[in-house]
Amino acid sequence: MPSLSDPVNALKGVGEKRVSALHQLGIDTVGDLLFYFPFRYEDIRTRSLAELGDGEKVTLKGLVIAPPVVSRFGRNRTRLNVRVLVEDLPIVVTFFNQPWLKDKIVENTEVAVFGIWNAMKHSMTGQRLIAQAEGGNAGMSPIYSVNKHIRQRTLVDLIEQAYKQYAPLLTDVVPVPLRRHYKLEETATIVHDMHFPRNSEDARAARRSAAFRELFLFECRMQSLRADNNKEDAGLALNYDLQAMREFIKTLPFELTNAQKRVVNEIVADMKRPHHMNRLLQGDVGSGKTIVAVLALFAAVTAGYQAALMVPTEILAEQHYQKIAQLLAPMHVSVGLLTGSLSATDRAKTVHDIATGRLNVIIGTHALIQDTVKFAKLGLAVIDEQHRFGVNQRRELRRKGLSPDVLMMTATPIPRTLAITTYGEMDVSTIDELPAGRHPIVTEWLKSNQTRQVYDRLRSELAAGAQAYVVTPLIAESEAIDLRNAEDLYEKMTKALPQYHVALLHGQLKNQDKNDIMGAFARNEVQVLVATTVVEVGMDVANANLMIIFDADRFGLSQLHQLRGRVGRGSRHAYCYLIADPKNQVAISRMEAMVKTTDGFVLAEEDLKLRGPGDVFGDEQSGLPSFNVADPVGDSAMLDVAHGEAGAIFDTDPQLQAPDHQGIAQYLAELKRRNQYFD
Ligand SMILES: Nc1ncnc2c1ncn2[C@@H]1O[C@H](COP(=O)(O)OP(=O)(O)OP(=O)(O)O)[C@@H](O)[C@H]1O
Repeated sequence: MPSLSDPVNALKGVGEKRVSALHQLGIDTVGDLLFYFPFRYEDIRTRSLAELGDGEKVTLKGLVIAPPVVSRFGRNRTRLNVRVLVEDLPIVVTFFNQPWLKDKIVENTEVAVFGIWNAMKHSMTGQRLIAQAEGGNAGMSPIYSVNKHIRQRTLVDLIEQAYKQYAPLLTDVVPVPLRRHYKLEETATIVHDMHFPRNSEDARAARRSAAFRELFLFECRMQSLRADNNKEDAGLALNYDLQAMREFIKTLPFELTNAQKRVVNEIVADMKRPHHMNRLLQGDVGSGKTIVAVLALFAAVTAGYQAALMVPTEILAEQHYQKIAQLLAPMHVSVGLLTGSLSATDRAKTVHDIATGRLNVIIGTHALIQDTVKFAKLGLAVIDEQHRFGVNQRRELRRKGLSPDVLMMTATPIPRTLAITTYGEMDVSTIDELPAGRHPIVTEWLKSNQTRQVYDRLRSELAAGAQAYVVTPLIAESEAIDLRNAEDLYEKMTKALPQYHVALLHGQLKNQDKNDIMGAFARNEVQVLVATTVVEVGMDVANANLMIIFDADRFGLSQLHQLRGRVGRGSRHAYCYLIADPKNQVAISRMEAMVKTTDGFVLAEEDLKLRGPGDVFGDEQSGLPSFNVADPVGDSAMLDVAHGEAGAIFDTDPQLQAPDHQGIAQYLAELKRRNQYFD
């Protein structure tokens, strides 16, 4: 029995090569193919000669008045000429390097040709023949993204073939009441009109329904993942010791902010429940997430479990380790560090201590999720800067233990719309308050010929006993040039400030050297730290109050905000100077946004507007889902609706038993069958 999950080679003309070409486009089944939608359409309505301008792309229709002639030229190149009578005017159409078209063009029949019109010569450079079914005055030709192993035409043919045979099998997933309420098309109509629209209105309507369908299915998957997490028997109930927590809090060097207290309560209450915790902790730079994480780690330990903290870099692991070991020392918690650069003996010992349970808290990089590492009793995994970890790595860590509770931390504030799409399956705790006594960071944007006042400020702050970061960007294409930039700047600073210690920190240093330099800066043995972006994550030196960023227009907004967040972490007045001569409007807007606000959530929204969602986190590991049709930013209103409606369905019918919800149930089952449920 045919089914939409049939592999693509169920179609005629699909052999091994095409299977792999299609696979590269993400198409494995006939269903995938039918839902592989064009990203735009070309207007191929036939037009009359009178209205054509020179060089326009058009479709002309006419009678073939002489047999086509193919001639060769150059090496392996061909030219096909054919004379066509269009509105009583004989014109010559030339196709380059498509000799096979000869058989498709027959004298005394009608053809429709899409190409570029040459008004002077009354001729056309043909790009393709429009099949009569698709052509006539129907007008819209879909354009698909393809790769070099498969041509547009082939894809169109396959889609037509698939549509003819399989269209009756297309079923609906968006429940009827929703479809009615939001005036959405049925799946069969969506698929038809996306591929074969009669006009642009059809195409637009189909796109709207297709986008909703896609967002709705995504939200359903999030709801379902969430429901799985919430199953009573899926997780651990960590019965933490409240008294011990209170004692620990008394030892802290500061009073927790109200926001910190609130999120700690949310987190430990969640840990205590027997379901699987899957929670995101977000807060602006410097809002004090680390201590919240430490309290969660400690809570797990008081419940008799081990707890792990996984961070993206060795430097950060080291820093956290120092700090956390110190904080937990009075509570007699043993803390260990596991990174890739441990010596074999140290590593073996640490791995052993993790396996026997001698270590209560383990801090590390992704060395933590290697196969050789076995935890005695892992109850909680905290993952810092989680967008740098792929989804799979997160799951890997989860599998390490008895399905430990998971707390993710991110310092990149996520605008609400994106939080819904990316972390839809998680609960979110937000620290929305900075510790008391912080002054807003004064931010100024200066042109590169205005640096005098920056140096004046640098001198006066250093004289007052403060420290400074000086950052120059890393431009990935050329590490050598980057390094030279940083070295030049370092020399300049050293000369300009002979009475202070200046140090240079860059990515090519050995980890040990980086650590030493950071340590020296933290102890105020170094006053000026010239650095490439290595300082971006995690540096926490309260005495540093000046951040100078050269070529600031090279950085994205969230990076600039991260960098600026390195200062203003203590009670000194802090300053951030952005030195940049931006050339384009987007870069100018970024500088202006930085000057205008220090609120990371506001900046994140701004960033999204300026750059689009893929760029906010900078790389493909952003963890952001990619949609085929929908655009989480442009369609954010629709996303909100899809989120609400999917939530309502899972609230009222978590088992998806209602007849209207069978489409969703089948969709989820199919994802699980194909192992695509999680990622
Ligand atoms: N309640 C508080 N009162 C005073 N200082 C605090 C408080 N909580 C945290 N701090 C201090 O504020 C600084 C920033 O805290 P922390 O490093 O946890 O921030 P963060 O949220 O992780 O920031 P980032 O993401 O920028 O690294 C640290 O020096 C920390 O000791």
